[in-house]
Formats: sequence, structure tokens, C-alpha cells
Amino acid sequence: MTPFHYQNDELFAEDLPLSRIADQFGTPCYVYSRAALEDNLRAYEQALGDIPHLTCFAVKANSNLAVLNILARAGAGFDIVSGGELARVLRAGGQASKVIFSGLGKTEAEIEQALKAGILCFNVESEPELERINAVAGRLSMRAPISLRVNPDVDAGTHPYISTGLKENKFGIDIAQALNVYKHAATLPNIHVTGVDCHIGSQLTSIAPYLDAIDRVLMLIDQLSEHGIELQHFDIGGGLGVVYQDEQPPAPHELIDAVKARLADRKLELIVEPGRSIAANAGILLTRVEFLKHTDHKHFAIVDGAMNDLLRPALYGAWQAIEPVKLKLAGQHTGHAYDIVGPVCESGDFLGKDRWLEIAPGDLLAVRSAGAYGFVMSSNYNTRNRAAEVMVDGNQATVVRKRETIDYQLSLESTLSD
Ligand SMILES: Cc1ncc(COP(=O)(O)O)c(C=O)c1O
Ligand SMILES: N[C@@H](CCCC[NH3+])C(=O)O
Repeated sequence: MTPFHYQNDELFAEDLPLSRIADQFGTPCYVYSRAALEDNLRAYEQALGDIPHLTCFAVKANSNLAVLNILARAGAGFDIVSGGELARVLRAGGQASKVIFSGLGKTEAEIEQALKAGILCFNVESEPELERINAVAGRLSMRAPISLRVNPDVDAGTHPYISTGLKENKFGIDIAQALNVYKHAATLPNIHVTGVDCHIGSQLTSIAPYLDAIDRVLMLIDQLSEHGIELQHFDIGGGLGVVYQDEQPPAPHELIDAVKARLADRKLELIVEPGRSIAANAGILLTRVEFLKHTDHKHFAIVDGAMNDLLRPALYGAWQAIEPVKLKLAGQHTGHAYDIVGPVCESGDFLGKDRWLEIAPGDLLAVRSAGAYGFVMSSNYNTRNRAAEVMVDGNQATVVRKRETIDYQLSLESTLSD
């Protein structure tokens, strides 16, 4: 059974009607399914199964402590991009020895924090960063395990804002320079070269760009070997797409099988960093219709969720399905093609456009596929309190992040005394 499904014309999260969750916890509110998170992680674990591997969930996709805790208990490692994310992983019960630190602007404080925690590896994105990691490790009399994130210059065929593996992107070290950087890294006293990393973009819907990138990195691995630099792991990044509308992304096992075939009998641990494909379809944003507004040109459904809660439609023009929580009897309300908009004072504040719905004020809507890059990208724009997050496990619902309050928001601010 899919985690969010209709029973008797009403949308459920696992065994709970979403209307009950809305009544209990209010709207807007994110609702996640524990079973879906576990199933999605298991899809990677089973595909990787018989080879040395680690599935590092990309924390940026959903960093709620309960989400991280569920994944840690199911055996996941974590891909982090900040000291804050490291703190979350450790608070959630994740093991530092299964943490990969990505990102291109690591501060000295973050590097020190990660070294002291004992993370598995730093994915290094530039030569100055390599020098900085060497210096911080030297001060602590430690050796930092590193891999270089190489930029293989392949087109991931995704939205330009979330493509990362082209040479004009800011990410990674140009693959043409990687050999020299590795040779230099191998001479640094406080660096231990352990692997290579390559993440080419997000919401990828075909395997071909992965294999292009992998072929290029395998050539680099062979060159390194000729220079006496042997790597222990190959981190292929994350990026596997999900179905938002009519995409047909490969399943994790299709990607992993193809990658395994490419790696053949090389003695390399395979690391993956999936975010979206574990969390997106494990969550929805629940919102309530405040008003319907009909003009000569348009039909608007003004809802209590907005771009500050779910930014993807406004930022990328992303399409996410919007469904009524209760299906009405045919003809009960006149149907219209609505723009689903929030109360924020921006014309770009929409969750969906031109959606055929038969709705009335007070109805609940579910924005699907909101478990990844949803709450984590939310803000307080217009001094809106950020939404509550609720985890459903069977017929149990637990608030795993309280709805913010105005007092909480104002508590960090002050006025001048004169
Ligand atoms: C370095 C790195 N790893 C992993 C991910 C996770 O990507 P996705 O959520 O597309 O699987 C990202 C984001 O694209 C990333 O930048
Ligand atoms: N935030 C983006 C994905 C960015 C991936 C970050 N590496 C999205 O919602 O699609």
C-alpha cells in the first residue's frame, strides 16, 4: 500500500485520515510516513546488498530529527553540508563514522567539529579547502580522511538550478586537474586520501549521465593507481529523481545494478548520497482553503500554506500534485481550474497553477511529494510561523516539530535601548 492513499474517498497517511491530523495539529502542516522512509532506504540497501557499501542520506533534503533517527536506526549513514547538519545527525543518534561531509565552503570551525567527531570522510571541492583541512588537522595532530569531489563535466539533463556537474558550475574540482590535486594531497602530512566523489545534479531521470560520469572517474582512478594512489571508496553522489508528475525515473535497483556492472570487480566500497528519492514521496504538505476568489480571468484558491512553507513551485516553477483530502460527490461543488496561492505578498507565491478542483472554503488539500526540500527550505517571510511537522507510524501521529509561535520568532530580536 502506498503511504498516502484514498480509503472511502478520503486521503490517508498510513492508517490515519489526514483530516484527523489537520483537526489535531492544525494547518499548514507537513506529514511524513515512517514506513515510506524505511521502504525507500531499504530499496537502496537491498540493491547494494552484496558489495561493501554505505547509503548516506543527504540531510539537506529533510533534516528533521525524527526523520534522521528513523533512517539511522535503519542503518543509514549521512551526507552533510554544514556543522549544523552534523549536530543534527549526532543528536538524532547517527554515527559519525558513517558521515560524509560535502559542500564547498567548510569553515575552520566546521572542519574541527567534524574531525573531533570522527567523521568518515571530507568531500573536498577545491585546493584551498584541501589546504585548510590539512592545516586544521595538523593543529589537532590528526589526519583527515578525504576524497576529492570531481566535476566530470557531464550534462545531468535536469533543471539548470539543480545541475552541478558541468564545468561552469561552482561545484567540485575539474576532472582535468584532479590527478595533480590528488598527487599534491598525497604529500600532505595531515591528509589521508581515501576516495573519490562525484555528484552531478538532482532529480535525474535517466541512468546515462551517471554512467558517463562514472566512466570518466574510473579513468581517473586508473591514472591514480599508476601513480601509486589507491582509493578505497567511490561515492557516486545522490540525485536520483522521483515522480512528481509524469517523470519515469529509474528505480534505485536499476541505477545500482548498472553502477555495479560498471565497477565490475574493482575493490571499491560504493557510497551513495540519496536525498530526494528517500524523502520526497514520504511526505505531504497539508493545507486548508481559506477563500475562493473568482475574477473574469482566473479562479484562485487562497490557502493557508504559502511559498514560505514550500518554495519549490515559486523557485523552480516545480510541479507538485495537489489533491483534495476528501473527494466530493460529483457535482457537489462547481469545478474550476484554480491557481492555488498562499497569503504571501508576492505574485510568485503559488503552490500550483491551473489545477482542476471541486472545492469549497474550509476544504483540505494535500501537496504531494513534499517530504524532500520542503520544510528545510521554508522561511519566516511575512513573519509567518513555520509549519508543524508530524510523523505518522501506522495509526499513531506524533508532532516532531512544533508549529512556531510569534513569541519564538521575536525572541531572537531586540530594539535599540536609545
Ligand atoms: C553533494 C550532494 N549530495 C547529495 C545530494 C542529494 O541529492 P538528491 O536529493 O537529488 O538525491 C545533493 C543535492 O543535490 C548534493 O549536493
Ligand atoms: N532544492 C532542490 C534540490 C537541490 C539539491 C541540492 N543539492 C529541489 O527542491 O529540487
